[in-house]
Amino acid sequence: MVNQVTDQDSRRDSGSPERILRVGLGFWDAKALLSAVELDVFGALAEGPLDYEELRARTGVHPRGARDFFDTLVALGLLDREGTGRYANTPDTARYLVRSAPGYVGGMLELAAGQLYSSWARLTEALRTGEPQCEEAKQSDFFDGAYADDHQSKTFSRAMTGLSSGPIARIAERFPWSRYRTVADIGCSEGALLTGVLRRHAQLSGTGFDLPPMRRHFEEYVTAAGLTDRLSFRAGDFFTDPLPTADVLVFGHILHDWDLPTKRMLLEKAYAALPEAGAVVVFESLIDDERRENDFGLLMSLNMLVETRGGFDYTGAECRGWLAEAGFRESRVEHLAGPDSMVIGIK
Ligand SMILES: C[S@@+](CC[C@H](N)C(=O)[O-])C[C@H]1O[C@@H](n2cnc3c(N)ncnc32)[C@H](O)[C@@H]1O
Repeated sequence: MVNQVTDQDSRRDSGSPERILRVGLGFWDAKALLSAVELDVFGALAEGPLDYEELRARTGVHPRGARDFFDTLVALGLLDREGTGRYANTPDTARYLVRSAPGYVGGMLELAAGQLYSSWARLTEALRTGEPQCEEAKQSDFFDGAYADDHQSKTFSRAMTGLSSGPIARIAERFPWSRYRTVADIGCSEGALLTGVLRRHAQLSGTGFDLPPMRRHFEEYVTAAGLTDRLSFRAGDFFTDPLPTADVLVFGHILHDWDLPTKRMLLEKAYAALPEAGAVVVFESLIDDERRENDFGLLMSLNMLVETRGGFDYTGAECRGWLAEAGFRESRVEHLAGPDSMVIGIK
């Protein structure tokens, strides 16, 4: 705790304007990376290093900005440049930002480049009005808009897989799965959580519950993972349908999309769907109880402000309170990875 206080003091009072300017112009770094994802710079380098002209030709970047753009990525630690002047992926960008790589997390950055960046440009307006700034949420339910066509729903589901891959590995490892036989993931997207958990725990079978447009993406993903015999998809709407029954129900990045009455309604439905001693697992970038450390969780909540009509992120203590109100007899919070934590509730 002492170190955190010291860290915060030095962040506030460094004696130089450097940090203030770095945060204020942070969108420069972000946009350089998002454009690199849009132009598939990392994919162009997937087969090996390229010289400047080859990389420029592959990515279609105009000569006026090309050298500065590629060298900015070098300076940001997102590309390497060899002594010969050829550009190459770093080990991290080769692993996480090449679309064909199994560890690809760029789906979230594709979503950021195509949608979040422009919503965030109107954050001030959202703060003044409380209104979302993304077209989808303005017109109707966010997910109706986000799933208007197959390409958009695929981009969104890949984004979710990218965002959730770290916490999923920890949930598969740390939750006491050996006590249970069935699991249902509510708002499962393409099925990254279920495949991650079932790969490690052979006694489990699972159901992915999501809106109908997700069926195709789920079935493709689960087939590629070789788990079709233990995993199935149930199309449904958690506002109007009961939740599937299972020993464990998971809500990953679901509750933060919605307002408080909906959060409570979903936990009540989960309680009704679980057997006695069944468990609910809620995971998100939970805000720390003091609301001063998890900047990612707090920024995620602002992301919900610009992207949804009533969504907001919350602390572990708040979630435990809602679980108790829904009837869960015990609950606990466990940190997962980076900004993510899970809340476990037992019926
Ligand atoms: C933010 S994503 C989270 C995906 C995944 N659980 C994860 O953590 O990566 C929210 C998911 O909820 C699903 N969803 C939204 N509204 C829904 C509804 N009314 N009924 C069922 N699923 C819904 C979306 O399709 C999407 O897959």
